[in-house]
Amino acid sequence: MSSLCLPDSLTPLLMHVEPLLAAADKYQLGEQVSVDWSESETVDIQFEERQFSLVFNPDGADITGYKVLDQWIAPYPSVSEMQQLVAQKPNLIVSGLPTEKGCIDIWHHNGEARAVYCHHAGASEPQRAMLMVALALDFPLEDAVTLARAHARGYMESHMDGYGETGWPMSRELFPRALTANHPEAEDLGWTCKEAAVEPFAATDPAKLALYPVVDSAEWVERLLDLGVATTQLRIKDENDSTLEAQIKQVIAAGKAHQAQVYLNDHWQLAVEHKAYGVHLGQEDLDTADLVAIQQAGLRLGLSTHGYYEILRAAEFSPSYIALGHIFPTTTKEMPSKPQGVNRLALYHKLIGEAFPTVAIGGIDLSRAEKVWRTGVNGIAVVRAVTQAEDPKAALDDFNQLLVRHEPAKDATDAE
Ligand SMILES: Cc1ncc(COP(=O)(O)OP(=O)(O)O)c(N)n1
Ligand SMILES: Cc1nc(C(=O)O)sc1CCOP(=O)(O)O
Ligand SMILES: [Mg+2]
Repeated sequence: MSSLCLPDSLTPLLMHVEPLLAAADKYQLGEQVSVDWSESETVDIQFEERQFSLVFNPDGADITGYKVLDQWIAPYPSVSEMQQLVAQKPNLIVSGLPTEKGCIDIWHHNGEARAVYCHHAGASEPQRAMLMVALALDFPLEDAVTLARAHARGYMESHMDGYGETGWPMSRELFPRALTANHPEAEDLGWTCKEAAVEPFAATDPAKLALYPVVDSAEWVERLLDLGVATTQLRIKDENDSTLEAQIKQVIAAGKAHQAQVYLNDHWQLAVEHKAYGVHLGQEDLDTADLVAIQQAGLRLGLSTHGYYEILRAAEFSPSYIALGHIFPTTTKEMPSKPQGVNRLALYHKLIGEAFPTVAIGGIDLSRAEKVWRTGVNGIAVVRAVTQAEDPKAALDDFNQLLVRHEPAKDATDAE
């Protein structure tokens, strides 16, 4: 349970806040949020163990909490000026800054500025309402900003032609694009990117994804391939493992012999050198890995994501699949983010649609697999459910029985 306390001046936003909370409730996107009134001029968001505030366009005085600038008077500041400012100010959110062809939202992330960009800003009150609601539902800031823009656009569309989304934004067209080097307007906008632009990655076979065990030795990879697994990943986290390169060569050869999709986690240089089938990288790796070298070598690329913004950012690199995690609590890895749950997973899968194959990961065992599979994801990645199974072969058989796509029942009139 959390509470969202609004100052009197924001009372008109209630007509936007309440339908959004109802939609979040309907799709079970988070804990319940109660709406209250704030004594101060700030929006106060309170969870059991912490609280923070939000203030729109404060004049001068330093406040604790997020400071949102969303009212702009020409001449507008430049994008590069705002990028630098936000990089220095962790609590500053630049919202809907007008640009020549559209608008940009900028926020702070680990010492730098991140942004989403789109051509039509949408309506400002729904945008503010979604920002507050998403934060009160405990979405991370980058997802709250992204959702706010999508909702502002959906609201505007629905009011222009009577269609569109007044509820929770779902369709890809409403969402802004993450601003990366792959965006054709990044340079003209004056946005500085650390990464290089990259062409789309080679395709992976989604039909071979269904069960995707992630294991920590070449011995495990070979054992799984012998048991008929079609996609697997070697994930060795010990940088000092003296057998690393030998194991990598072993799994690449085994994968080729079995015509299987064997991904390597992290070690993209060795993957390129030894011509692996594919590489799996996390979000932080995107800042350092040479994606162009991986793409030009013809390797497939899987990317980890943990929410709306990371999905939009991953999509910009046109990877071979997008992993969505972590769905349930896991003990395999310490996670900085919260478990997403199946309902958010379903929305993420819908957002990605047919654009890229999707893989769900994190805390998935046989008892949870069916619910996850029903969201429509193309693959389910598991560590413990296979490596800690008493009988791994039986575990694979059980998963394989479950992870089958049934064709929709044919109407009798289709028969002839
Ligand atoms: C299929 C799949 N999804 C996600 C991950 C996690 O990758 P990453 O974020 O790089 O974290 P580490 O695995 O390196 O700890 C994965 N490995 N596979
Ligand atoms: C390696 C990994 N990456 C995750 C992510 O969310 O990015 S979750 C995860 C561990 C998954 O292990 P298990 O199936 O044992 O819960
Ligand atoms: Mg990794």
